[in-house]
Amino acid sequence: MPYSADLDIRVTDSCLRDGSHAKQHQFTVEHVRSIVAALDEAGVPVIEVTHGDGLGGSSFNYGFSHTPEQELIKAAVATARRAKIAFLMLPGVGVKDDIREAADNGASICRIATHCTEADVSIQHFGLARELGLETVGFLMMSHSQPPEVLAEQARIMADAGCQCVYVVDSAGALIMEQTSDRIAALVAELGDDAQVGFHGHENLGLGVANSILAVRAGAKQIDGSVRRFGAGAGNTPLEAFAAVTDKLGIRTGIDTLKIIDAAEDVVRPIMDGECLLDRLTLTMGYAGVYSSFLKHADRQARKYGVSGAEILMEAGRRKLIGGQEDQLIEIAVALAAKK
Ligand SMILES: C[C@H](O)CC(=O)C(=O)O
Ligand SMILES: [Mn+2]
Repeated sequence: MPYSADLDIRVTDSCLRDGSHAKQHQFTVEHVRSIVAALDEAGVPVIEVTHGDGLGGSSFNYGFSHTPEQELIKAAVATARRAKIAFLMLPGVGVKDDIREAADNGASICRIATHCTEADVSIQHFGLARELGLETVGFLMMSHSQPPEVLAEQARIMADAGCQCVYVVDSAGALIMEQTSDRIAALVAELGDDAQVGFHGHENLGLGVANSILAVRAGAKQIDGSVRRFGAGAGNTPLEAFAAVTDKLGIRTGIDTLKIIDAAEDVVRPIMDGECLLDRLTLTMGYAGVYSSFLKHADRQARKYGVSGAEILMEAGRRKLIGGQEDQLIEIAVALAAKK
């Protein structure tokens, strides 16, 4: 099992990867060292570190990193005493050599993300990761957009390729309660003992913690969160709140609730450019089912063309845009400006 037998679930903190979107990819080695040290001390078992859009994400399309992500991974590995360091990669944004380099730099968990109907593009990457002796996790992004049975079929493709835990990823923060547990239950039924099931939430409808608890009750064994919600859109499931709630419910995560509360306030908050807020734009993302990583891009185009960011996002939801289609936000903004 990829987690200790005396724990009920294994938690991964994503603030040094999903939070990269909110930080516009400006993490430094110092930021990584201080956050990893604090999370490690609080007992967080897995910490994910990468550009927000995964290995190779530093680019004109997604935004350039302040510090090369492989340097950040090295710093995280050197700092962590107990926690494992994970990285994310999206096939086509990163390539197999990026996985090899992250493994050489000491990361031990490889997370491969695809749109939730495109799992087949991950097959060779899971194969390579397993050959390299990495633990594997698969991300089915934008999982709100497909019914449970479709997600289960896609999860089967990942598991057969060597993925050890397939995540339902609520990229848009659009899943509501049973919509989460029904999806998790379908994957658990499909995968049985072949792979675990995980859940990655976003706060765009304010349901990160509730959805994560329902995911656990439906059989999820791995849950993502980010300290201080530091993530794309309105942020991720707040890890310190999740730790407090799981403590009270008797779900064992191994995280020290008071230490993670202190880490959120004293270490992570000062590194954030601002709080990840549930405001007009982020709530619109959850309501319209829009990829959380689009927030900064949509906001930038709204300001540039003098149009409403919320209208851009509503149209992005109507068009069912997925990650990689950031350029269409520009097209939408131009069209809205022309209408004015
Ligand atoms: C690349 C994305 O940011 C992955 C993710 O965290 C999500 O879809 O949510
Ligand atoms: Mn995310």
